Amino acid sequence: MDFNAVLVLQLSLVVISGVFAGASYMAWRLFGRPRHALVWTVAYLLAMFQYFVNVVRAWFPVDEAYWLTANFASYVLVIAITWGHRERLGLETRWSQAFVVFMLLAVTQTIFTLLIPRMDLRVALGPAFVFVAMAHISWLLLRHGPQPLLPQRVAAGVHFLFGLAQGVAAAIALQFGAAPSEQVGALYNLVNFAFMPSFFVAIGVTIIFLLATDLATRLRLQATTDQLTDVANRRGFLIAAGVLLAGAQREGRPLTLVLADIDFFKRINDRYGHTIGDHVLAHFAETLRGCVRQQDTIGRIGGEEFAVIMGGASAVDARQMISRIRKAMLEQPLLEGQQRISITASFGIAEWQDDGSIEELMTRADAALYHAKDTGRDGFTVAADRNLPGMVSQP
Ligand SMILES: Nc1nc2c(ncn2[C@@H]2O[C@H](COP(=O)(O)OP(=O)(O)OP(=O)(O)O)[C@@H](O)[C@H]2O)c(=O)[nH]1
Repeated sequence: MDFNAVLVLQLSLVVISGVFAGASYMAWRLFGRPRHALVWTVAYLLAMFQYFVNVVRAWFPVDEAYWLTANFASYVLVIAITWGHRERLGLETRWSQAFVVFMLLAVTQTIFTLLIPRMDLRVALGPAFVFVAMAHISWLLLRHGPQPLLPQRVAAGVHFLFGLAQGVAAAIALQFGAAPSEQVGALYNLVNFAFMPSFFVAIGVTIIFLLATDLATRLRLQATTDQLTDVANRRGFLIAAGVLLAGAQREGRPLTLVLADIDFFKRINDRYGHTIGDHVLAHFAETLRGCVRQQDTIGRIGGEEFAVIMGGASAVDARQMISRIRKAMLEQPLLEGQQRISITASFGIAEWQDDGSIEELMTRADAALYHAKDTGRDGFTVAADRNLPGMVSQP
């Protein structure tokens, strides 16, 4: 590769870095300002700077000045990329840690460039650090996060391959000695120029893809969550219930639906106002959350109507859960200033039966709930077997 080809490559990397800086910045502006998007914007601006320094190498009065500037910029860039990943995964990173890593690299690089000039070590240090940083990022992407989503796994693979290519480049650089032979130099250039630009682009794409996937996940969660109580909304609840029903059908396990409706909620609104009414709903959801098992799903399926779907649980388990809820409602009423706002609720239980749909389960639980309301509230009713006459059986 002659000088001009290298120059053109470096120039195109300046432009590519600019594109990724712009894309990360737009993701920051448009996707709810996640901090890691801003960190990645800074990282790609640094990448622009680093590749620009490569383009104007001839402008430096001494080559050592170019070498140190380009390397220092690349260390900060790699630290920023790593920082962005850690931030995205909710892992704490301290400025002091990043600073110590940078200083160690900068001092080592300065020693092997100026004080004890060693061609092999000064060239190998940068790629070796990239290898370690990329392996760290891949490991983080596979180990952390809400769930190892496909884009996260792909990003882990791309970062690892980039790191691997850099690790090979570092190993080749270590064979340089005082000055690389023509063969070793050519091999180094091949690894560096064949893999580095393509993987650099691939990493940028996966980063933008991670930002977009995070947004999609957040929007999906928002679309299925009730803002007031933070439990699933009707839509989210029906999706979760459908998944549990499919599991129950597959494995022949029981499945039970409980509907819960706060008694005389209109009076709460009329007496204390709509805002306190909202607090009561949120408090009731919190009470439910404290009484269900981890695998159960709670949903707010109407104004003051909630539902709990319990996979692997029978009507007997549901009754026990309802006793826990009623006990908690009694013992932990909502406190609004000096006021204790006590509420009661009525419950309808329906156990899933072979071939029944979610709609049918809802209808049976609803009938049981209305029976509980009709017979005095503050209690529960179990829906009758669907093959028996009558809608409900007494508790
Ligand atoms: N504060 C508040 N009130 C709501 C919300 N959604 C529905 N409501 C109110 O909930 C009340 C429900 O009243 P009703 O359906 O008559 O039921 P109820 O008063 O609980 O009586 P029973 O269910 O028969 O015990 C209505 O006054 C609605 O305005 C909400 O998001 N916030």
